[in-house]
Amino acid sequence: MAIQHNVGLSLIFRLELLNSNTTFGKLASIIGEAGGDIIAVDVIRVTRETVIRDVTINVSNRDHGKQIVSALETEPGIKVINVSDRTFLMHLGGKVEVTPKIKVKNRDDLSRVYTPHVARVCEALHEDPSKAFQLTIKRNTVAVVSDGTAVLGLGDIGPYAAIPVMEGKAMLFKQFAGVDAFPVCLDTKDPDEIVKIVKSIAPIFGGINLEDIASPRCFEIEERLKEELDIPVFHDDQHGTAVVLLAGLINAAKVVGKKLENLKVVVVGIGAAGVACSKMILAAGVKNLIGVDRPGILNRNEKYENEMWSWYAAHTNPDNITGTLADAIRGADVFVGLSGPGVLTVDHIRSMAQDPIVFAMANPDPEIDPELAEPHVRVMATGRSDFPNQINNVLCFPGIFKGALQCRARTINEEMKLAAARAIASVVTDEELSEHYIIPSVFNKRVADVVSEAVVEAAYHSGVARRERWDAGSSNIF
Ligand SMILES: NC(=O)C1=CN([C@@H]2O[C@H](COP(=O)(O)OP(=O)(O)OC[C@H]3O[C@@H](n4cnc5c(N)ncnc54)[C@H](O)[C@@H]3O)[C@@H](O)[C@H]2O)C=CC1
Ligand SMILES: CC(=O)C(=O)O
Ligand SMILES: [Mg+2]
Repeated sequence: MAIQHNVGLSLIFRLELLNSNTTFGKLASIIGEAGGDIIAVDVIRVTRETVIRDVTINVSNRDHGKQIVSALETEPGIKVINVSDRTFLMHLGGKVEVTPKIKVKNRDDLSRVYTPHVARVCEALHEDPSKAFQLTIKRNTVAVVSDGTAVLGLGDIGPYAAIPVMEGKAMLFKQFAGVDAFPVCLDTKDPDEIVKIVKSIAPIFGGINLEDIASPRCFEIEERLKEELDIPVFHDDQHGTAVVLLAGLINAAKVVGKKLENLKVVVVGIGAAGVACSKMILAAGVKNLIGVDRPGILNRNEKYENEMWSWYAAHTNPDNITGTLADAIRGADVFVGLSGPGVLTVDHIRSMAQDPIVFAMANPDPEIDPELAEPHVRVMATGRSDFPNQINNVLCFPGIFKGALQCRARTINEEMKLAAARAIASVVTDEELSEHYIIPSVFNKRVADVVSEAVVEAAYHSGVARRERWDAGSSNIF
């Protein structure tokens, strides 16, 4: 299996070049000799003496970028004005904005969208708050709520550092499913306070997507909010990840010709994502599931402070084995990583059963470098966009919320999650299915639609949809 991935960084070097000293050929050869790969050149300003160019160069990492700056600065006719990072440029001023749906063209429009006529709509909502689903953005808006305590695999980096990820999620909600989403990063880690704040802002939202909140607090926060709110509350790192993982597992098992109930699965990282993925794996029929975290294999001989680990040990590990990952993974069919980089080695993979399936899903760096793992595995997947088989919750959260909002579901239940997983798996047809293609691309436009349709059906079937099927969504004022 050939894995290709993008080079590390794409930097834009703004250079002032003295016409008398420096030709473009000379510039290109300095960059080439320093190992840089020029991918674009723009002319910014030309005078008789100088030309200012933006040269976009792929480099392997920041140090490599600095080496190129040094190489350029040793040349008398070249001045490095500035170096910018294309990724940072995409974040300048944030990535989302609020756009009105109606243009206010005259005083008549103004009097209707705002005062005085808006008052009648306010009164209608005062009389019947459930009309917020018809007459406000509640109908199609989700809050992406984080306290910044488990941002990707970067850990507790705080609410400001969480903003770029939450803005990214908001963008993806809109682009893939037409759902409006707003990032809400909270400057508190106190579960009571988080529950209180989310409850207080809930009137404006049709759903709450909890994101990157560390375990085990995330379990309590989600449970309490689910109980106390009548809109879907969905911890994406738990359930979005679990839905997509199950879709990938269904298809990977088909590729290797094994049945789910016969698989031995090892999950490393029994945190938010690991627990939910494990529950989904059990619900799908897997019997031999073993969890590993920092203390080693979770087993019934130990007492854990983390209550979830005690629950986990009681419901998995049928032979109650103990030890390390090396002990757990011997003879395993599937490795699922939701922990951090460097956890899995080639020796571990070599000890797995025939046709190993490795889902190294930690972000941004997987549990093993896929290029190292590749010669030893049958099916390899990561959470990243720059490798094949991307198992990432972005395949789930836009479509599952689109469906839940459409039928005005009061919750997102197990039936809806299983329907979403099967829908994602079904996008890859039997003819298309292969080691390199177990999961549809996040850019496959069908995914959000098939997921939302399956979710709507499951919501009606399980009795949590509140919108009558015949309700076209218009507003009856009498
Ligand atoms: N591909 C995807 O769609 C998703 C990937 N993830 C990734 O999964 C990882 C975990 O995320 P969360 O569950 O939200 O975090 P979390 O903080 O709730 O859980 C992480 C767990 O991994 C354990 N862990 C970390 N390093 C370990 C090691 N070396 N050995 C054994 N256990 C270790 C921790 O003790 C903790 O229990 C992150 O890297 C995150 O980016 C999370 C959600 C979705
Ligand atoms: C993808 C995602 O939600 C995470 O890595 O946390
Ligand atoms: Mg996340």
